[in-house]
Amino acid sequence: MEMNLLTCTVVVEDLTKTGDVIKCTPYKSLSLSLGRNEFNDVTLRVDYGKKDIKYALREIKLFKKFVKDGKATVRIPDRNIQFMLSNCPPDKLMMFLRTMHTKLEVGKQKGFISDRKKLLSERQRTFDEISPLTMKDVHTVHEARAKELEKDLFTPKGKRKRVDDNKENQPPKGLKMARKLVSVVPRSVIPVKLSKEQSSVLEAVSRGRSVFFTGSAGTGKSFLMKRIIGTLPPQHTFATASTGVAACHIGGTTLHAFAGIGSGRGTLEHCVQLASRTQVAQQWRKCKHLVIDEISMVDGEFFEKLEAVARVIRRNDQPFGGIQLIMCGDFLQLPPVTKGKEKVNFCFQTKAWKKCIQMNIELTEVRRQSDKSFIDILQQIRLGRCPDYVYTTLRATAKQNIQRDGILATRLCTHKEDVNQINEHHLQKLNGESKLFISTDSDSVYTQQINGMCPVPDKLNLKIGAQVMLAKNLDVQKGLVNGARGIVIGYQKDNDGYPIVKFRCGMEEEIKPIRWSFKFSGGNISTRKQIPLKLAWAISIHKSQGMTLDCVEISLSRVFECGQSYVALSRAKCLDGLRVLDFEKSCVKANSEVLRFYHKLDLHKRMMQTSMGDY
Ligand SMILES: Nc1ncnc2c1ncn2[C@@H]1O[C@H](COP(=O)(O)OP(=O)(O)OP(=O)(O)O)[C@@H](O)[C@H]1O
Ligand SMILES: [Mg+2]
Repeated sequence: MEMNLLTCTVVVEDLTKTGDVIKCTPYKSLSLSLGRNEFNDVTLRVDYGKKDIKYALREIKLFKKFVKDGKATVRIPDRNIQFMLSNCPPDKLMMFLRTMHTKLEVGKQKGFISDRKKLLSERQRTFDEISPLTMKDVHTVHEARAKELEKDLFTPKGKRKRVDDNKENQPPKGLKMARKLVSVVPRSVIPVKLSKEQSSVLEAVSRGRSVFFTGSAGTGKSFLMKRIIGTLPPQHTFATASTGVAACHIGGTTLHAFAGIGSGRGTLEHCVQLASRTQVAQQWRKCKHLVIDEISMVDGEFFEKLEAVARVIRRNDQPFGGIQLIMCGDFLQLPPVTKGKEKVNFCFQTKAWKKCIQMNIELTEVRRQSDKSFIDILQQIRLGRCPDYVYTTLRATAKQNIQRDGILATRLCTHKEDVNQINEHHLQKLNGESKLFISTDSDSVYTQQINGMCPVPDKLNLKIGAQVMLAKNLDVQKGLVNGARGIVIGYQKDNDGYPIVKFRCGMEEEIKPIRWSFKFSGGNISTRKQIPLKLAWAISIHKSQGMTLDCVEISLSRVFECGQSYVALSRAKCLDGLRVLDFEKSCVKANSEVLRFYHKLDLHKRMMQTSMGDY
C-alpha cells in the first residue's frame, strides 16, 4: 500500500495563533504526500495543482476519532494551518497519519537542525519520498513514550522524587504499565503483509477493474476483501455480502439491504420502482465500488436484476451502470438458497456476469490450515472426490478425543433446528443460575433484523460451565480471536458482572460488551452493544461459512447441499481439532456445473498465461 500519498477531499483552514479559523477553503480533491526535505525534516507536501506547498514538520496535532470513516484533521500549529481530510480510504489514511506521526516522533528523538543553521545553509531544496514505517521506528517511539512516563512518575509536578521517598522501595504505581508499554508494541501497527497473489488482486482493483477472485476455503478472500475496502473511498464504496453473518465479517451490510429491491423476484419494472425510492436511489447513484463477499450464495436471477436496475437508476448504459464490482467467494462452497425443488441458478451462469467481470483471479495459497495432508484432503472434498485415503482418514477422526480442559468441540449441524435444540439442552443440563445479558440496540425497530446479521443475539443466556465462542477478534496475539472456544468460569464481582471465560488457548479473560454497527437500506445505521459471546455447543453449517474454528465435531448424515460437507470440514484449522461422525462417501458432493465453470477458468488461465506471477 502506498503509505506516503493520500488523495482525498480537503478543507484547508487558516488559523489565528489561538486556533480560531480565519479562512476556510474547500477542495474536492487534493494530494498530500510525505517526504523529507534537504535537512531530513519530515515534510508534508500539499499539491494544489498549479503550485505545491511544503511544510517541514516539528509539531502536529492529529484528530483521528473518525479515521475509520475516512475522516481526520491534521493541524500544524507553528504554521497556523489545518487540513480537514474526508472521503479518504480508511486504511490508507490510518497508515498515512501513523507514518507522519511516528517518523516525526523519531525525528524529535534525534533533534532538529536549528532555524539559524538552516538559513545559513546553502543546500539545494529537495523533497524525497519518506521511507516506509518499520518496527524499529515504532519501538523507538514506544520506548521514548515509556521513558517519559517513567520520568513523570518519579518526578511529580516537576519535583525530583528522592529514592528514599519511596518507602517500601517499590516501583511507583503505573511504572509497571510504563514498562509494559515498552515491551508490548502492537503488531497491528504495521499491517500484515498480503501474499503476492493477494497483492495482485489489490492492484487490479486499484486500477479500476471489475474483479471476481475465488479460491478454496481459507485462502484469505475475506481477509483480502477487508484490505481492499480499506483502500477505497468510503463515500463511494458499499461493502456487502450475500448473508448477514458474512456481511458482518467484513463490516458491511447484506446485498439485499443495499439493493433495496426486495427479493428481486418481481418484474424489472417493479424492482426499478422499488430502487427509485429517494434514499435507495441515492445510494445507487453514490456507489462507485460495490463489494460482494460470499457471491456463491447470491442467486443468479437476483444478480441479473441488480445489473439492470443499476443501469436504469444510474442512467448509465455501461455494465452495472458503470459501478466497479469487486466480488469474491467460492462456488464450490454453499450455493444460493432455493425453495423446494427449484433449480439452482448461479451468478456465473448469467449474461450479466459475463458482461461485468473483467478479471477472474484464483487465490491458491491456503492460510487457514498449514498441514499439507489435511489441505490435500480438503481439496479432494471440495472437488467432490472421496478416494479411499480421504475416506479412511476422515472416518478415523470419529474416535478422536478433541476436548481440552473440559471444553467440548462445537457441533456443526446441517439443520437449524438441531442447533437451537443442542444449545438449549446443554444449557439446561448445567446446574446453577442462568444470567441474562440483554443487548443495547440503538434502535429497537431493527432488533430482529440485527439478530439475523449480528453474530451475537439480543438476549444471551449464560451459566457457569457454558460453552461459548468469541464472536470478535479481541487480541489476536493472545489467541482471543473470532471463533475461539471457551467456557464460562465465573462473573466479575462488580456491578456489571461480566462473564469470565477460560479459552482453549489457556487465557482467562473478562468479556466486556462491544459495539457492532449495521447499515440498513437507505443508509440508516443502527448499533448493538453486547457481550461478544455466543453459545457454542452447536452452530449451523450455513452460519459457519466464512469462519475459522479451533475444534469442531460434524455429523454429516443429513447433508443436503453440494459443498455443505466441504464448508463444514474446512472450518477446522487442523485434523487434530476435527471429529467427523457418520461419514460416508455419499456425503461428498460438488455441483457439476460449478466444476465445469472452474475447469474453464483454469483452462482460460493457462491459455492466456495469466498466472498470478505474470500478472
Ligand atoms: N496475507 C495473510 N497473512 C496472514 N494471515 C492471513 C493472510 N490472508 C489470510 N490470512 C488468514 O487466513 C485465515 C483465513 O482467511 P479468510 O477467512 O479470509 O479466508 P476465506 O478465503 O475468506 O475463507 P472462506 O472461503 O472459508 O470464507 C484467516 O485467519 C486470515 O486472518
Ligand atoms: Mg470468507
